[in-house]
Amino acid sequence: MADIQIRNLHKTYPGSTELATNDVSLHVDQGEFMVLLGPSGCGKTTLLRMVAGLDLPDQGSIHIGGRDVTYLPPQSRNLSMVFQSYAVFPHRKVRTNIGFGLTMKKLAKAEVERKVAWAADLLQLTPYLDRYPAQLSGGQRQRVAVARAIVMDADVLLMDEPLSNLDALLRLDFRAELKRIVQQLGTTTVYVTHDQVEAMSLSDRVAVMRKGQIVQLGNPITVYEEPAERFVGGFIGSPPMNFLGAEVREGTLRIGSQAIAAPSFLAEAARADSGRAAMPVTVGIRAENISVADRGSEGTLDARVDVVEPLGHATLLTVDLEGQTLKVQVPSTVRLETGQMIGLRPDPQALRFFDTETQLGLTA
Ligand SMILES: Nc1ncnc2c1ncn2[C@@H]1O[C@H](COP(=O)(O)OP(=O)(O)OP(=O)(O)O)[C@@H](O)[C@H]1O
Repeated sequence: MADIQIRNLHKTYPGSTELATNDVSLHVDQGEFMVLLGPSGCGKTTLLRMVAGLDLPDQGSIHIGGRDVTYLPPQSRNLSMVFQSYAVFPHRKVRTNIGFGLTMKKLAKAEVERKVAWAADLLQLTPYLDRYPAQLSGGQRQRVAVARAIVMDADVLLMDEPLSNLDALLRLDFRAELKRIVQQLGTTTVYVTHDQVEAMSLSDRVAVMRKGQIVQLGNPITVYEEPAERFVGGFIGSPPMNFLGAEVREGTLRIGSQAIAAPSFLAEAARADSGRAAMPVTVGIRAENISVADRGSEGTLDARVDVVEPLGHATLLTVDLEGQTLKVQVPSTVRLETGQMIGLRPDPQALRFFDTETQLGLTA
């Protein structure tokens, strides 16, 4: 086990003018499970490839366990990798596939066999050791790739979308399995995904990336509940956070022609900004933090139900609030009709605020 210290990494690919990573710094603690999360093209894979030694940065440094590995080849970094295409050797049996790296390291045959048996047991592959990859399911093949990585006893495990080739159900199963294994091993892990659910469920901390930069780093619940900027709230969560245009005026939060109480820090900020009668803000609120209440009661906003989607465990509403659309999640016992006018009560504690111009979070 070792920590990873990434400092000020810059990378531009030849022929490109855009920075694939733009001054990225990140410390991954020893034994930590760090997820790099972000939309396609944000630089996650580039960052992982530089940690792996598959790409070199233009500037910056990478230390693993205190050792400067920035320009060392992959095999000198004591790490193992699982990448998207699971790249198991088709003409070799599962046991040979799993033991491949150990055999290359010239470990004694008995030692290779012992470790292969251990990894196969951990990944529930023991019954398949004498099969060829073509005789396995997608999930089993993926497990072979993981087994091959973990037998190496590396300091660091790097994974790039390792579940991307699996169908939804297999993904769910294997996600839990992966979490169990990595917790058991305690290996420092960096895991790339664009799937926010995977990031939430697996990570100790998540680094959310956008356009080559880390825009928020924190434990997944904090990132979900306290997005540092609008982009993060809109990327994480299903449905994503709702955003409403609003104004802070005379201690209230005005949304269209309606008003609810503004939190005191915002009311004060608006008062201090005396040059303007009202301060525009973007309000963020998650679907599950809005309840349906009697129209006209304290703290409620009138809205019209546009779509009712029963999900089984809950019902998802699409509502119209004076021309602004939002999603509301209510218990499945709440019966509502399309076109019905309802009162919405956002939980005041769950309201988030963003600067309308910069899109950055506003906090007390
Ligand atoms: N070999 C390459 N040559 C030129 N540009 C590249 C190369 N690889 C990546 N890029 C560019 O660098 C940027 C970051 O790409 P990267 O693959 O790191 O993103 P990503 O977040 O991993 O995306 P995805 O989720 O789609 O894999 C993108 O703009 C991409 O087009």
